[in-house]
Amino acid sequence: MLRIAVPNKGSLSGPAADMLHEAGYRQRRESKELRIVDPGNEVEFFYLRPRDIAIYVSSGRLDIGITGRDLLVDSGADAEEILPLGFARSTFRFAGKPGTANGVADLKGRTVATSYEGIVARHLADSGVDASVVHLDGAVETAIELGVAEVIADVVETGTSLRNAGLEVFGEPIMKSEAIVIRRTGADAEEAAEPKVQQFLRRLQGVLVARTYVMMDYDCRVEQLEKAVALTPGLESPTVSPLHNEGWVAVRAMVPAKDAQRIMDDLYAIGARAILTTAIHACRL
Ligand SMILES: Nc1ncnc2c1ncn2[C@@H]1O[C@H](COP(=O)(O)OP(=O)(O)OP(=O)(O)O)[C@@H](O)[C@H]1O
Ligand SMILES: O=P(O)(O)OC[C@H]1O[C@H](OP(=O)(O)OP(=O)(O)O)[C@H](O)[C@@H]1O
Ligand SMILES: [Mg+2]
Repeated sequence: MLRIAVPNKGSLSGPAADMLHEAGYRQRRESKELRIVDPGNEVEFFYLRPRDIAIYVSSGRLDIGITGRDLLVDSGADAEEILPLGFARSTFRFAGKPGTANGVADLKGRTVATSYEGIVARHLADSGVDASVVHLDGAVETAIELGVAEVIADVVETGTSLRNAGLEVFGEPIMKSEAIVIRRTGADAEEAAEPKVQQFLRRLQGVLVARTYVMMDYDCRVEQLEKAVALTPGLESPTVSPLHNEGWVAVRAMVPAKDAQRIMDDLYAIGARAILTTAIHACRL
């Protein structure tokens, strides 16, 4: 049975459960459930604090886990990223009252509050800056107003939390994060779990593709085929089938969902007709 760690709370937990459900896995019904077995897929899910997931996975007791890239780096655990999942996207940044600092070099001798002590301490050390780090569990934006620190380092998505606290980011982003699948560093590809791990990854990749691509079908004249195919190259190569009407072909290709309307306009302009797009519910590439 494949043993997988899934976030039980916070920004990662809802989207992770949605993705696993879309990939055909059974998910818990109650937020209090801490583990469930999906016997049909021979998988057991452990619902753990996002911060702890890299530690469990690096211990080898769990085969893989879903966590945030920033949480993995912060933990310093012996685990590696094997698949980015495209949700819980954020940047990790320094912030302070306007005019506090322009970059990491200005932080010498100052105090930085953060929930991500590992990332911040390493970044300061790599930058050769000697500053103090105060660990707080969350809501770090308030630390400046309350005089616990002059600077914070925190997750920023929309920037609303910073604005509400009268703070501004400064310096280069320290890192970019998103949800990721992790496994133990150097996990042996010969391990018994390997085929199941690969199957799990293919399922999640299938969900990512189904979310970002649509299927496009259209008819076009043979003389326009090369131009049309240039607009819809597909992932490998489009399917082209003859039509009963001589001189016409039907084309089928996957296209990025965000470009679908523009591609339909461009196909129409070169004479393609009966242009349809349909959602992809699941796929294996
Ligand atoms: N507002 C946000 N938008 C996008 N991603 C976020 C946001 N807040 C946190 N994250 C990301 O979610 C992951 C999990 O962070 P964390 O466990 O702190 O979740 P949380 O939503 O802050 O919940 P809590 O602090 O209540 O546990 C991290 O990788 C972080 O980058
Ligand atoms: O840029 P924004 O869109 O405002 O998002 C960023 C905020 O979201 C997270 O906080 P969360 O709500 O998880 O609270 P926490 O600080 O207690 O973790 C993060 O720590 C920031 O405070
Ligand atoms: Mg948080």
